[in-house]
Amino acid sequence: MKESACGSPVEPNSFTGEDCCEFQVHGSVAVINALLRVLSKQPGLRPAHPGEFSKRAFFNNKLDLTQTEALGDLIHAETELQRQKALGQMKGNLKQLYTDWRRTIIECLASIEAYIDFSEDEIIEDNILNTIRSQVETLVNNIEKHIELSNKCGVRIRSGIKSVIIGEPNVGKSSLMNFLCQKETSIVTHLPGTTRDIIEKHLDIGGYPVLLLDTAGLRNVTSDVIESEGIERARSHLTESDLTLILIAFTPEMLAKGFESILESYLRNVLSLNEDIDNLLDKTSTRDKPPSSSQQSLSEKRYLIVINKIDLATSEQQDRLETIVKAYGNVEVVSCKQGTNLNKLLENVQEQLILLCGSLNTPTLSFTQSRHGFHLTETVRYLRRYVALQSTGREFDLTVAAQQLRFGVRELGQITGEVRVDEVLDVLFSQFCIGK
Ligand SMILES: Nc1nc2c(ncn2[C@@H]2O[C@H](COP(=O)(O)OP(=O)(O)OP(=O)(O)O)[C@@H](O)[C@H]2O)c(=O)[nH]1
Ligand SMILES: [Mg+2]
Repeated sequence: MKESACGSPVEPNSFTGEDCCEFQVHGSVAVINALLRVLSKQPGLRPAHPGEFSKRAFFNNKLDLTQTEALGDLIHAETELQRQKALGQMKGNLKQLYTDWRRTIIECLASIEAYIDFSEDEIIEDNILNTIRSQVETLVNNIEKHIELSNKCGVRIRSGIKSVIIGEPNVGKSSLMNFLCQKETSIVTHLPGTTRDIIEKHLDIGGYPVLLLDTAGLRNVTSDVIESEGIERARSHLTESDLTLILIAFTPEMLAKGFESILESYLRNVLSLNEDIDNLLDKTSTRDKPPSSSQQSLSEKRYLIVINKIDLATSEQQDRLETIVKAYGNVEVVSCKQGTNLNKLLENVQEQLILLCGSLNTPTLSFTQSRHGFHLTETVRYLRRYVALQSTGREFDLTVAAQQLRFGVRELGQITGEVRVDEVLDVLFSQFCIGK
């Protein structure tokens, strides 16, 4: 096998990096079985283990661990965003980032070695230790931002953006659920308190993976034990919701008493939401400008307020309400019963998803595996320890401090597989199906 300048093999150019032979046969079960029967009689031939091809590719330096994990994500991708994210990672975008960070620490270590060996000969610049410290601090900052972004976005992309529909009983939550699912997922009746348990559905909304939850209507007083358990569950899911769809039915008081004051009292008294209404209402209407795709400005949580049953308003009331809500980027006026403005609502849901996860065209550079988060957090811990030791003053032991950087290098290497940990490899490759 030939090797490239950096030591990685360039031939054979197969997926595994090994010589291989491929059979293209007719697809009938009988033909395939006959072929397998013949092959299994050949000495030294056996069926591949689960993940064996990927494992061989990894050991032949065709893939690093982040790329192998991306291959697993690609196999399981259900939405366009998941597919694009996995493809980017397979092409090595995370590998490059972590390799660059690792190299920065190794360079700092090399400078420390030089300082220890030559500082007395005064051929080393005086401020070299300060330069190293500021490089390490910058790295800590970058890794922390990456962890924060990934916690917000990467994990959402992998497991689905959690979107909870909440509101009083009978406002039309299940009707909205059924519209978004495009099927009769939840039971709808005229009786308040129809939905009691959580109804969950995985959806692909415009390429974004969404876990949509219909909940029991929230009310403060109920003598029904089952309903009050449902309300408890709804409230507990609400705390974990990324995109909350707050449903409220149209009432003429919205116009008479003012939309914001009615909404505020609904949030406080019915939903017991402690969110400040000024934070919750998006007054920089997203309709006027394209949503931001900047990676740093991704939201923690989003709210979309849906005023339902607008068919019960007169046309004059409808016009007035629609004029009022134009000032807000996250309020929609709809009728689930008559289908009014539901497509507009769907567009707004997609805008909220972009604000949560970034745009489809520029997927964020974030990790989706909690394993990466663990090693990156450990890396930050060691780098911070280095900075703390150096900050203690002139007496600090540079050899001990440098050891922290070495630990940091090791942690980063565990993400890409530079430092091979057999347990991690076994778990990883066993998740692939036979022969992948
Ligand atoms: N007029 C009108 N009625 C609607 C609209 N949307 C839903 N409804 C009706 O309102 C009633 C309650 O609808 P659901 O979707 O079950 O309401 P819900 O919020 O899920 O109710 P609970 O599960 O009891 O909390 C049903 O009779 C629906 O047909 C609407 O836009 N206009
Ligand atoms: Mg319901």
